[in-house]
Amino acid sequence: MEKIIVKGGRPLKGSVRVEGAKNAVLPVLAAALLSTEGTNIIKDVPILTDVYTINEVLRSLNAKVDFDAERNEVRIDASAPLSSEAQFEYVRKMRASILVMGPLLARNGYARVAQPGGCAIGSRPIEQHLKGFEAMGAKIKTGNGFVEAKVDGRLKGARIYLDFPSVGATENIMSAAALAEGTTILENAAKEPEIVDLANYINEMGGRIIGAGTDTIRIEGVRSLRGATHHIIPDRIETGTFMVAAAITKGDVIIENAVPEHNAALIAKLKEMNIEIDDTDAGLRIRAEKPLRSVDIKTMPYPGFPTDMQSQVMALMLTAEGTGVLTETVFENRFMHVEEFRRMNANVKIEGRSVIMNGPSSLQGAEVAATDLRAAAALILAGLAAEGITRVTELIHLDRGYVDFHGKLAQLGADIIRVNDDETADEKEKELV
Ligand SMILES: CC(=O)N[C@H]1[C@@H](OP(=O)(O)OP(=O)(O)OC[C@H]2O[C@@H](n3ccc(=O)[nH]c3=O)[C@H](O)[C@@H]2O)O[C@H](CO)[C@@H](O)[C@@H]1O
Ligand SMILES: C=C(OP(=O)(O)O)C(=O)O
Repeated sequence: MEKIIVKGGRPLKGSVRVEGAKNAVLPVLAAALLSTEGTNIIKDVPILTDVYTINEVLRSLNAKVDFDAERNEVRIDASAPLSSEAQFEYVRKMRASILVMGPLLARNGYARVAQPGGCAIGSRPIEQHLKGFEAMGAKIKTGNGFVEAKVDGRLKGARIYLDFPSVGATENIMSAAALAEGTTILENAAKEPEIVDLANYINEMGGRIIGAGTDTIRIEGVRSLRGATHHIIPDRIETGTFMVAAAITKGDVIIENAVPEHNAALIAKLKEMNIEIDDTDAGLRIRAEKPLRSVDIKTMPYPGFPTDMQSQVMALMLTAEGTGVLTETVFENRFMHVEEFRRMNANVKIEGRSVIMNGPSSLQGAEVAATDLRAAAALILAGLAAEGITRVTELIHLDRGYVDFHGKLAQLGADIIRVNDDETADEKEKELV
């Protein structure tokens, strides 16, 4: 079985470079479907399984897609007529496949996408996406495991108020509205940096979007969009994960390519925990020399504390002095990793939507299984601080969102290997002991 084996106790030192953001590149690649002429050249693309999946979705819809992994570049020509159906095999693998719905509906007047189910972190419905399409004149039908949207002629600009600032709904509606007739005003929109990146890309294609990054986005529909060249923003969640890696090992790490403003909430909390963070010419420097103090954290939509950092920060809080409370408000069930932390001797209990930690726990190495993408990273981080050996399985989750995670940690001095069968695992593990 494939696993990452880590021996705790080494302070991380040195520099690490973060990749382009997974959560920016997926909506951008989906939005490439909006262009009816020319080639889109997307740069700084991370080599992740999710990127391969979205590329497969685009190909299945009849777009031409070339992924030059050496150059971190994807070229998409979506000028041929597109098909309108995204199959369950893709949506099941990756929920972000739903992001092709807005572009397909705007371009073809029809889209049929397999209904995304829930996942380990929550039920994840899409009624806010559909409400937006409906307001723009589409008729929605669900059945046989699919959701269909159909409009006679072009979508019409509308005023849409989201009940919750959903990231995916904001992206899907913004993409659809880019080709609608007239102006769309999207209120209570999500404000994440990835929304701004998508709006910038659509504008580079000839779109007219203003206000992305605020809670009101104004989209003036245009008749057509053409291929553009776009650079993906750095991954703020990968950045945050390495910040925690530095802190949990009492290390001294510089993160190159980080955008500190995108991580303001995390930086504020880590400073409260007694961690030193400096924005230097070489990158964001993280040092943890003093004992860590517990804090209380609540996840919120951006610019609040990101839910995608909740499990990694939980690993860190386990090593801090005192009582800390972590409250999850974005997803209703993003605590699957708590059971795995318990196997590592964590003193942690769940109360409703909060997790209470009395620290520091003396973490011990154990066999643990990743339950979702960020939980995978969090268990590896806990392993870096634990006494003895931790073995983390179910790496399929990790590979969705981190490029060479163990390799980058090893480069910073961690005692860590990745093995893919039990025989070599035993041999290689001896090197760590
Ligand atoms: C590919 C991608 O970018 N994924 C990110 C995106 O997911 P995603 O776009 O799925 O997240 P949303 O912001 O839409 O969802 C947040 C919450 O709203 C609920 N909701 C959402 C839409 C809807 O129509 N109805 C509804 O109830 C969801 O169930 C969830 O509880 O933002 C999340 C919140 O920052 C991140 O954790 C994910 O990493
Ligand atoms: C939850 C995440 O991704 P997705 O929305 O693709 O499941 C994530 O990136 O942490």
